[in-house]
Amino acid sequence: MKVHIIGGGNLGVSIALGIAKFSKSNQVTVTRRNTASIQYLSEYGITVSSDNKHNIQEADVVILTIKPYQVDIVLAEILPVIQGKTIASAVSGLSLDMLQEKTNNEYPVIRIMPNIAAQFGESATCISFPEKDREKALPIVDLFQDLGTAPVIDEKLMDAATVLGACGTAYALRYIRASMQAGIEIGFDSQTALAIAAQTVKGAAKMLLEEKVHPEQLIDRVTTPQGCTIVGLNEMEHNGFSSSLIKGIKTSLKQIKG
Ligand SMILES: NC(=O)C1=CN([C@@H]2O[C@H](COP(=O)(O)OP(=O)(O)OC[C@H]3O[C@@H](n4cnc5c(N)ncnc54)[C@H](OP(=O)(O)O)[C@@H]3O)[C@@H](O)[C@H]2O)C=CC1
Ligand SMILES: O=C(O)[C@@H]1CCC=N1
Repeated sequence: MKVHIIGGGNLGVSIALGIAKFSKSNQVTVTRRNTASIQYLSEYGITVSSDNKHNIQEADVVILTIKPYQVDIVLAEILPVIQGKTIASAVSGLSLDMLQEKTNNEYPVIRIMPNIAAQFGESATCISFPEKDREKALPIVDLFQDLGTAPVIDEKLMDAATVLGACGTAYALRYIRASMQAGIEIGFDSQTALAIAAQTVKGAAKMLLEEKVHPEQLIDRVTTPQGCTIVGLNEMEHNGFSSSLIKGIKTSLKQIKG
């Protein structure tokens, strides 16, 4: 498949690198206006251009990884030269209805919500599409399965998926940073604290994904009665650990919904 990514910023580059590394049969072009910082992508076989229309007529899918306010400008530029091509949008808050309206209902449209771990083949990419575009959408689902997981979800949940699956990367990293800060306070140098905290999160996530159990079942295996884990966990909960995460996630969702 030939993939044309418009918006070579944080997300666009992650997807491009993910495809280059984990879905090698596909060819990728990435565009942005100032390409100096992404020229290195050519070392991975990725074509880089400041012209959004470069190679676009050969593309099988055009992926939009631009900010919401850049969509109209980019569509005005590319629509005249991509008749009938599939458009996959990772733009947060842009519904399929809005995208169809902006593209005059003339293009197959797909909504994708990856995260920046696509670069490491570990994105949780939620996808939705109108039933009429299923045939065009399935190869895109396959593509994102190469970059991690790619569940097809009801479009009503795409904003929620943005928060849980895309913003979630930042929340998880903040947990790791806080653990690292604590690790330094209790005696580790920062690099060792980071390495231990990150591997511990990776191990916890791997157990959950492989055993397919509720987190509390694994927590039960760690919390020795009268031990040090349960007192720490309870102290965190007294200080609003779960509650602050839930509130933060709901605040992020409100921001998307406007
Ligand atoms: N970052 C993330 O983790 C995630 C982001 N998203 C969504 O992806 C979109 C992009 O986010 P993010 O990557 O963080 O943002 P960035 O600002 O990092 O990337 C946007 C890119 O678009 C480029 N751009 C702007 N205007 C144009 C144009 N007219 N033609 C071509 N390229 C253009 C910019 O480069 P230049 O100025 O050089 O043109 C910039 O590199 C947003 O809608 C966001 O909500 C979704 C999920 C995760
Ligand atoms: O912060 C944002 O708005 C984007 C959308 C999801 C992740 N980053």
